[in-house]
Formats: sequence, C-alpha cells, structure tokens
Amino acid sequence: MEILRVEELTVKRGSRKVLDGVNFSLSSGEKVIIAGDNGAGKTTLIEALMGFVPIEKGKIYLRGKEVRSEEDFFRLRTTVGYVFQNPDDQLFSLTVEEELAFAPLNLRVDREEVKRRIDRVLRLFSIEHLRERTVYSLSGGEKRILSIACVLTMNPEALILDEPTTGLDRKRFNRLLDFLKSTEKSVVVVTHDSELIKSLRWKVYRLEEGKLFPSF
Ligand SMILES: Nc1ncnc2c1ncn2[C@@H]1O[C@H](COP(=O)(O)OP(=O)(O)OP(=O)(O)O)[C@@H](O)[C@H]1O
Repeated sequence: MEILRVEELTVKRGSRKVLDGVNFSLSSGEKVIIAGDNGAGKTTLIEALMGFVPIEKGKIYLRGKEVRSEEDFFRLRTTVGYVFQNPDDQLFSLTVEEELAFAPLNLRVDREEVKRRIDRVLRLFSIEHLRERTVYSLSGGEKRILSIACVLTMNPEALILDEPTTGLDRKRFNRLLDFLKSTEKSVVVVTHDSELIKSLRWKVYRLEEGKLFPSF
C-alpha cells in the first residue's frame, strides 16, 4: 500500500528553482536512501513534503488522498516521523524525558503507554542514563540520538531521517543501523554517509539539478 506520493513537485528557494518537477513515492514497509551533493535540495524536498516550505507547483498525497489543508499536513506529520538534520531545530523541552513524552502526550496516548515507549527507546539506544538530563546539556551525538528517539515515541508508520548518523559513535551507529534494518516501518534516509549507504543496501535515489533519479 502506498503511504506517500509526490507528483511534479517544484519548489523555489529565493529565486532559484531547487526542485523542478520531482516525482517520488513510498509504499508500506519500503526503505530508500536519498543522496545528492551539498545544496542539491534534499532537505528542501523533505521540508516541502512535510509542509514546512511552500510549494510552487505539484501535489502531495498521503495514502492516496491529496494533502492540502493544515489539518492534512498535521495528519501527514503524525503518520510520517521526521528527524531534522539539525537536532537543535527539533528539540525544545527542558529535560530528555519531557522531550520524549511531548509528541505522544500531544497525540493523547495514555501516560502508561508513553512511559513504556520512553523506556523502550532509551533501552534501544542505550541512553537510559540521559533520562533526567536537561536537553541543552547534551552533547551533539546525544542530541542526535534523542531527536531520533523522540520521533520513535510518536510511533509513526514511516520515518524520514535527514543525515541521521552525523556525530554518532560506533555503538550508536550500529544500534541505529540495526534498528533501520529491522524495523517494519517505511523509511527514507537522506545521507552522504557512504558507510551507511553501503551497510543498508537499500534502493538509492539521487537528487540532481532539481530532479530525483534512481541511482544504480
Ligand atoms: N531558507 C532559504 N533561503 C534561501 N535559500 C535556501 C534556504 N534554505 C536552503 N536554501 C538553498 O537551497 C538549496 C538547497 O538546500 P538544501 O538544504 O535543500 O540542500 P541539501 O541537498 O539538503 O544540502 P546538504 O547536503 O548540504 O544538507 C541550497 O542552495 C541552499 O543554499
């Protein structure tokens, strides 16, 4: 079943057409990588898809229904969890535990279940010791892992991760790799990390001159 589809997406940044008629779709359980040079427009594509950047032309569909209103984008953002390229753009709570609880509580998940999800993600990435810490006191790699963990507590059907391995140590890199390989969720990873690309062995798309191409 198709979760996401983008048709002829055109987006301008300033006067430059960064995306020029991009087509893309993601099915249930499908896992893909989006690669491309610095400034090619990878983050722009994801941000447009999530409704954070205005679209010049084109259409976005969530499970076959066109996404137009703010309410539609809200549904999209709870179905597709987005891990930002820069954790500081994503994290805003005082403590790690509050940050992890925010999205599911906002979605009215009951407190016991929220606690179970928090325990699970802390264990998944071996960051139980960070539970009580303030977010601003975390290191760069710790913030990266927290931003991934936060999206998981929302329990989305699909995940989009923008450069998820930046700053991760070997242990967290391997944990993330295991998770990405084993999850049944649909996943889009935007990355330059050749080790990650090699280890995942997923289908790779390249964004080049405003267009998205399958890469072989
Ligand atoms: N808010 C903005 N205003 C003007 N130009 C922008 C803005 N945000 C991004 N751009 C430009 O749009 C282009 C695409 O940027 P984007 O961040 O989408 O690229 P990217 O492929 O994700 O790059 P990287 O691999 O370096 O993260 C770049 O030339 C960038 O400078």
